[in-house]
Amino acid sequence: MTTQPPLAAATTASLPTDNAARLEPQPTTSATSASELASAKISLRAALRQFPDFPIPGIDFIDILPLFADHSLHTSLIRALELQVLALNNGSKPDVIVGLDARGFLFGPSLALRLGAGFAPVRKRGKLPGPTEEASFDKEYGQDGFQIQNDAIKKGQSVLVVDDIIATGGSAAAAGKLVSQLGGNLVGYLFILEIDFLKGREKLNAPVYTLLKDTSEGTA
Ligand SMILES: O=P(O)(O)OC[C@H]1O[C@H](OP(=O)(O)OP(=O)(O)O)[C@H](O)[C@@H]1O
Ligand SMILES: Nc1ncnc2[nH]cnc12
Ligand SMILES: [Mg+2]
Repeated sequence: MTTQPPLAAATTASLPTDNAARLEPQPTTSATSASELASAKISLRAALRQFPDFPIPGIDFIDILPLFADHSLHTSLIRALELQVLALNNGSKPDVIVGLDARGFLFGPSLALRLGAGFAPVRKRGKLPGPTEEASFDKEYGQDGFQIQNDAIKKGQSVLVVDDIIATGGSAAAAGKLVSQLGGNLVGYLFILEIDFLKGREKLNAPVYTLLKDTSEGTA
């Protein structure tokens, strides 16, 4: 993991003074959104933890769970993801967010609610009832299999795949394949963190967006 950049002063927007205004979504200019996003990224990065040799020797495991333990960080995370999506495709929103079992379930539904999108889970093999599509894949520390229910996505719906981390890209590529098998229009992938040296994005055939990058070289 790279050295953390120094903390920047958080941006403060002036607060609305009446209750009605407080309940409405507050309009933001792209400049204030960019500044809010940059500020959130600094706090989010600072909260990540690293555990060497987990779950197997040689893997530097990056733990994203502190982002959910603290209410303020959790709020910043969901807002940063929302801002990242709104910055794509001139603000057009996907019809469906597809989240990957298990850590993609921690924030995929919250993001879908914010965006007014549906949420569909891609689950590890053997967890979903009814007709499903299946794909096997290799990931940084093993092999696995994903499934999606056949009616989770309607033909032509725009789909954004979200997950916590992209390492080798095996998990995300398998999920993208399932979306395409159902006739979904895969508009991109969104991750909290990309482990750069593993070059996972090269396996993906739609635009890749990440809030944070781990640019350390790794030991493998
Ligand atoms: O890019 P890759 O090499 O495929 O690795 C990334 C995937 O590995 C982890 O999931 P994992 O299945 O290990 O655990 P989880 O069930 O806790 O999400 C992580 O949450 C990503 O989904
Ligand atoms: N190094 C890593 N840390 C956390 N989750 C991962 N998933 C795949 N590689 C990972
Ligand atoms: Mg996962």
